[in-house]
Amino acid sequence: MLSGPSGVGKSTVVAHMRKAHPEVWLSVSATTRKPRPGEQDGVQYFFVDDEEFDKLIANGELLEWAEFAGNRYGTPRQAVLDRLEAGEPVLLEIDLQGARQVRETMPEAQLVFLAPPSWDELVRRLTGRGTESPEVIERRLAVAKVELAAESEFDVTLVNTSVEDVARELLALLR
Ligand SMILES: Nc1ncnc2c1ncn2[C@@H]1O[C@H](COP(=O)(O)OP(=O)(O)OP(=O)(O)O)[C@@H](O)[C@H]1O
Ligand SMILES: Nc1nc2c(ncn2[C@@H]2O[C@H](COP(=O)(O)O)[C@@H](O)[C@H]2O)c(=O)[nH]1
Repeated sequence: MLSGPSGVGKSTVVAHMRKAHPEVWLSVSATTRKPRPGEQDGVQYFFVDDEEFDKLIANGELLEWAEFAGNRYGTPRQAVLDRLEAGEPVLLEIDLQGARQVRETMPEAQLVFLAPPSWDELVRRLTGRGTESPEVIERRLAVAKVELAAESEFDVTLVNTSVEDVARELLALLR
């Protein structure tokens, strides 16, 4: 399970790793967030409205879910269980609240925290991505402070200085 503050580079590292190792399975979450330019339904996320998300919760279809900076995100349960049953490694990219829930329900899961080289670099990356308004960036940075303070709850910390290095380290942890 990979967590870390918004903008630290989780998706970038995972995409880099999966480009070289497409066999690594990544759970596709459901979210009420609107797609960013270039994001496709069923690829980065299953984009759903509030009503659909309510149904996923009510039907017990989510392994975990959380509200993050104004939107809801959740991990579809069945796809994860299918992979685990087949003995395949499972990679979740989720926030701190979700990681805490999975730790409770699946204590054997390995929790990896992706940390930025510095606070200023995190701000630079989140701002430089150019996908969020200044208000949303402020909101995400406020959450980032809470997430950074929880680093000790994780089994391993990787510092995202080099995408290549972290992708290699993450792959080694999955294997
Ligand atoms: N090691 C790195 N050095 C410099 N820039 C990086 C590095 N890793 C990622 N980035 C850049 O930082 C920005 C944020 O990366 P990314 O979207 O992968 O973050 P994230 O952790 O998945 O964020 P979120 O939780 O908001 O989805 C992107 O513009 C990406 O290109
Ligand atoms: N608890 C969960 N958190 C999730 C899930 N999918 C993604 N996320 C986390 O949400 C934030 C914001 O993501 P963004 O794509 O809007 O930038 C980030 O920390 C993700 O890791 C999930 O299924 N459950």
